[in-house]
Amino acid sequence: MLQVLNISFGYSQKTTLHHIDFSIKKGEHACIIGESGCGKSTLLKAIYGLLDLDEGEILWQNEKVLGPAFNLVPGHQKMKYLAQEFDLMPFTSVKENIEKFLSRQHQNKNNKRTKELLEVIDMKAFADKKVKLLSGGQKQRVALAQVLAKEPELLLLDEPFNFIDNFRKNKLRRNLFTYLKKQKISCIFATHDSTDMLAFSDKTLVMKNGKIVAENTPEKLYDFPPSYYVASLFNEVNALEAQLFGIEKGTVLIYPSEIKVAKKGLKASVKKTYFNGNNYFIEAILEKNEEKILFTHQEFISAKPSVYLDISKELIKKRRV
Ligand SMILES: Nc1ncnc2c1ncn2[C@@H]1O[C@H](COP(=O)(O)OP(=O)(O)OP(=O)(O)O)[C@@H](O)[C@H]1O
Repeated sequence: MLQVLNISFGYSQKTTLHHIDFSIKKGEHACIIGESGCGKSTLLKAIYGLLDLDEGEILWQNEKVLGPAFNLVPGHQKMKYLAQEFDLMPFTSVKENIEKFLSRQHQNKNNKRTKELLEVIDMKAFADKKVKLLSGGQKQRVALAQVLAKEPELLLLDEPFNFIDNFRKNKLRRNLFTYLKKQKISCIFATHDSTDMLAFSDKTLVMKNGKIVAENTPEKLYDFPPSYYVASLFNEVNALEAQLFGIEKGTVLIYPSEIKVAKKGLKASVKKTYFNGNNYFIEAILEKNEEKILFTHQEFISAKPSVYLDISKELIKKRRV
């Protein structure tokens, strides 16, 4: 349904997107993740038709998406794009801000749709409140309802939860992605936050310096990260010398939660222990190569000469890069 075919784009001389190639099926949710400045927003803008590409093409239902040089009205009709900055009508109510974006239809149907969207963004209680009186996170939720109002076939969201606190974010993400699946709306969203990607994307595109460096389901990327960069997007990760495990070359990527304190294993001295809620996060130094190692443990460990750390053989085998 959406095909991004080997596209490249630069704002000036410098190329920002390099030979990007992927596709999205109807109802599929894809996440674009990567460090700041890697080109996530630029890719979303290109898909929406806001940029004239230097190379390649984008097809929506097998028809070419035209850039501004060939299209007077910016943005593809069947898509909706929510940028990082959003523009609401401050002096009207939340309800009116949403209704303005509904297609002209029967008043009863409009009322039902507005109610449904207020539920998705969890703002029923704020329906009559003026937008200028809302917090940044509440405004972001109204902006989300606006892009949903027009029933797009493809939704493009740029950091859609960045103003929303963690408490509300969890519920909002569940509501939003359940609604999108129910309506079979495809979605591509850009984020820095791995928790957005883990639970809510069918596939993840990892970007670095304008290129897609990995593409897979979040589970596969977490379990078999192809590089330190990919693993580090999920969590802090140890890049351990393969030689520590008797392997001649390479690095082994191990998440702190995968290391167990045991009776034997890699000898390390604990430097610092941080309380982490349901466990402790511990920094230690490996005796063998004097490198830092991070692990989690159920109990507090005081700084002391040595603990033994065990990492399973299967993990070592599958995490070698
Ligand atoms: N309008 C523009 N003109 C010139 N350069 C731009 C423009 N917009 C973005 N860039 C540059 O293109 C590169 C990619 O920017 P982009 O906003 O796509 O990255 P991003 O991954 O979305 O970053 P962030 O996560 O910080 O939003 C950056 O080097 C940025 O400075």
